[in-house]
Amino acid sequence: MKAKDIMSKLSNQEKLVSSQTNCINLDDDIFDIGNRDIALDQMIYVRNKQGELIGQIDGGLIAYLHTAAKRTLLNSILNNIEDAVIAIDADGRICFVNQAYSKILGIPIRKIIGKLMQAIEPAALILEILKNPQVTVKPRQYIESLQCYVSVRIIPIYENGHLESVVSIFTDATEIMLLNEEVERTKEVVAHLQQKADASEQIEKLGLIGKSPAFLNVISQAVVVAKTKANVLIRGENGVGKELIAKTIHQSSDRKDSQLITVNCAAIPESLIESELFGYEEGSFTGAKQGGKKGKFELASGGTLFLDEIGDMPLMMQSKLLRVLETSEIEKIGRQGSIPVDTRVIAATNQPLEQMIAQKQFRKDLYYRLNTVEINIPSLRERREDIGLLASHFLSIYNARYQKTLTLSKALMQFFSAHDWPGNIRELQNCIEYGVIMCQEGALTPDDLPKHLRGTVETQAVVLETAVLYPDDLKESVRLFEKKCIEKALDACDGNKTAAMQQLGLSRRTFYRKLNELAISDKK
Ligand SMILES: Nc1ncnc2c1ncn2[C@@H]1O[C@H](COP(=O)(O)OP(=O)(O)OP(=O)(O)O)[C@@H](O)[C@H]1O
Repeated sequence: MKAKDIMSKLSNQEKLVSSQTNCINLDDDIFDIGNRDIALDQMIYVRNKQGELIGQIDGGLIAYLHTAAKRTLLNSILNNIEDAVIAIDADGRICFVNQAYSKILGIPIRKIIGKLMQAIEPAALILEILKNPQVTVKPRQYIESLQCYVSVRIIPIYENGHLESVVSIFTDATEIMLLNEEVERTKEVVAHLQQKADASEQIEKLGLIGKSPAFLNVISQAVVVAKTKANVLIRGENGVGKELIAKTIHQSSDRKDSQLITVNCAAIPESLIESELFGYEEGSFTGAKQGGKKGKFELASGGTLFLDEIGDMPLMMQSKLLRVLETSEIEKIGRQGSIPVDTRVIAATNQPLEQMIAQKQFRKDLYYRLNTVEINIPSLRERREDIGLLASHFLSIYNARYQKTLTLSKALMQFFSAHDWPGNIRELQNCIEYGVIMCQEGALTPDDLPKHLRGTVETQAVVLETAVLYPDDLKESVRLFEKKCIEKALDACDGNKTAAMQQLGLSRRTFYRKLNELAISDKK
């Protein structure tokens, strides 16, 4: 397009004053430049006689003119766009709003103009930009007075180097926000389903038994943490399945094709634990193997090292372990310099580490290093729903091993449901193996259980019996129950009081006081 054509669109009062190389001075030589081609990307700055910028034109004939003559045009443009526009002056007073803004707010423009923004929306972002002027774009902003989410663009406007006003342009983002929220919710559902699917896959793959929410929650945690590099501390009573959960984490991680190495910290003598974990070089001490030895950390590099019974790790080794966790390097005995390792550490314990820290038996810094994520496995008492499933699972394993076709009697299942299981799943497993070995055919009953458990079968029966005798008198039920327990212990120990008090776990003083209070006759 020719410059003159562009200029013919401008009003006569508007002068073009050349102040930059690509600017045109209308006064100077309109004919000379009139036939000049203006490239599409060429910008012409329009200035008035005082040299103030009054607009700009590009080769595509888009004119932004800020003169009084164009103000009406600008107003009508701004009032016909869907976006809400508001401008405040340097004091925060609203000096312009368009129709869209007034429509959203439900207040006529004349009632908004002149009001202080501080009074309408004290937390408005536009006020912050007034204090700290910079072009700001926020795709998601909640506007209290408009009660909607908007995507907002705020522009500070300067005149002669002074901040004159701040303009804010909002686009309603409520719909986008709702859509985003929906997408987020869907993502969460998908992640949850994926987690459940991963958990079920691992349950099946590793032959894990359990359907209780508490157990499924543990598996989900294991599957989630497996995808990260975090160190994990598994806690739970003896025999709850800590090692099995460590296996689950390893198997669900991208390290599954490398080794999972288990070290039982309680089983290694203190003098050997360093060489076990870090290895040694040939000839580093008397008795050292030819060619040296790789430590468990090195062997598990790329894979996972499971440190079971971490509470039993000697203090001196705890600081060495901490260093390895911090630097990912090991120092082999008898070797100069360290070796980098990429070993994920999972630790487990049934000990009260917090108490051990207070007693200076366990290092606090190591504790924090190890339990980036902590997984607590509930005891079998806390997930009784799983007892039946586990019992049937172990029965089929031992039936197959000992070539039997035994079943579980109702009486045995009743006992299992009421038993406390201090040894948890391992105790249940041993109990079923013992029963399968002892029972020849038919159904396993409480009589097929190991002797120490048969005692508790009787105790359970006594509890039931006394509760039936004195259903409304707890004190009397407890008295009678204590009496029966002591008499049974005396019977079992042929009247030997020392043996009976030991079996009951009572001190001599308490034992004799109880004999007296409960009027237990001294048969021997
Ligand atoms: N959910 C389960 N399904 C099937 N078997 C299980 C389950 N949990 C544990 N077991 C079995 O119970 C026994 C004890 O489990 P595990 O050795 O993992 O427990 P632990 O907590 O590490 O024991 P400890 O405290 O003695 O180190 C193992 O034989 C294991 O296979």
